[in-house]
Amino acid sequence: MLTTGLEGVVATQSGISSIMNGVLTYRGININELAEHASFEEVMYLLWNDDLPTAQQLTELKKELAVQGVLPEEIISLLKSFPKDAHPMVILRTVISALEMYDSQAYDMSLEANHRKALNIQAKISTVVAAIQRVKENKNILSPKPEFSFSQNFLYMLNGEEPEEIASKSLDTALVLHADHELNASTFASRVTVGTLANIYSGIVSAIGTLSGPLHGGANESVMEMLEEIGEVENTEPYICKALVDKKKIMGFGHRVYKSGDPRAKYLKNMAENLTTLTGQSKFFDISVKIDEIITLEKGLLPNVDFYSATTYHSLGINRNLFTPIFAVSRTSGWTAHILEQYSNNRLIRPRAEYIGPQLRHYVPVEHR
Ligand SMILES: CC(=O)SCCNC(=O)CCNC(=O)[C@H](O)C(C)(C)COP(=O)(O)OP(=O)(O)OC[C@H]1O[C@@H](n2cnc3c(N)ncnc32)[C@H](O)[C@@H]1OP(=O)(O)O
Ligand SMILES: O=C([O-])CC(=O)C(=O)O
Repeated sequence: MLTTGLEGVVATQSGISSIMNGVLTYRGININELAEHASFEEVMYLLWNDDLPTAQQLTELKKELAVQGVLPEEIISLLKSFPKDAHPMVILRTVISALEMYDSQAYDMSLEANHRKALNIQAKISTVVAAIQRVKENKNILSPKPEFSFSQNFLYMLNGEEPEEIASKSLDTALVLHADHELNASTFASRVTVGTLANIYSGIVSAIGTLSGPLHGGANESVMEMLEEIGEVENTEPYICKALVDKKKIMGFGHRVYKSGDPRAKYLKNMAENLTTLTGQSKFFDISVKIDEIITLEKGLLPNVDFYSATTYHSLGINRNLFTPIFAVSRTSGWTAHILEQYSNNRLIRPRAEYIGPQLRHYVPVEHR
């Protein structure tokens, strides 16, 4: 029987991440262990190589990320040429597409070249997202420092100063939590794209476009918009009740696969709470908790990964239109792992559609229409 939105359809086999009985694992390791102990660099290595790195492999990976994180001059000029009000996701999609033209191995489809490109894109996407904000603020574009971790570097390249430990640690955990998620819409899009043997850049561009929608990664920005619209805790109940009466979806709630809660949400809620307590600005966290209570009670829906990531990023001083690009920075590790897996055992992805349109019609010349 046809299910809308391919709900419940198993479309491929994968050894990267799994969601079984509400438990999320990356390469067989429970997300709870990774969120509590792993760095984002360890997670990207795990996703690409099916194992955690040794100390030496980790050191080499960090070094390579910093080297490859430097943007070509042509890309910096391109970044400066965009309209200042363009959305960062649009700029990001365009810049990742352009990067292909400055990669001499873009069309080398060997396993080694594709692994190298995965690392290269992962390194550069962080610099690009930080640079998008810097260009908007007429500030110089910064490159990663070899002595910093990936998340320290992102915040450094964004703000121009060494981040506080709590900030880089929180971002690191958020990156770990967003890194991969089985056959979500953007990952599926990337696998369909590279299933034609299009190259890895095309796969990532498809994925970024797919992530941007508010039913997927774009929800984190929409959550922040909603929190800002609500403005004060006492406005929460009337705002949410009206939205429910108007049959509006409340961003950051519900999930296609998790029906008893997203295992990532509790970490983001804790981080949001800790960060807002530290900054002394708990208003948006308090509104979030109130929304959470109402939606759970009224709809039986639970927060997904996007809900508390909004207050987490906001407390880190990040503009809301960078929330989804940051999701893309993290998910690049998962997208590229899936792309490598797709190439390793590729068959064109081409399902069928059940035709429900009119039949047996005839062409009518334009003068008779
Ligand atoms: C990283 C991520 O992509 S996580 C998801 C991020 N997206 C969001 O947070 C957007 C808000 N949530 C949603 O739109 C949905 O829950 C999705 C897209 C995540 C999952 O969608 P689906 O599995 O297709 O569920 P669907 O949209 O069909 O919803 C089923 C029912 O629950 C309701 N529902 C689902 N989510 C919500 C919500 N957030 N607010 C209000 N009602 C909701 C729907 O209106 C529908 O009700 P109905 O049967 O009376 O028409
Ligand atoms: O799996 C999904 O459908 C959406 C999601 O939570 C993710 O991509 O992290």
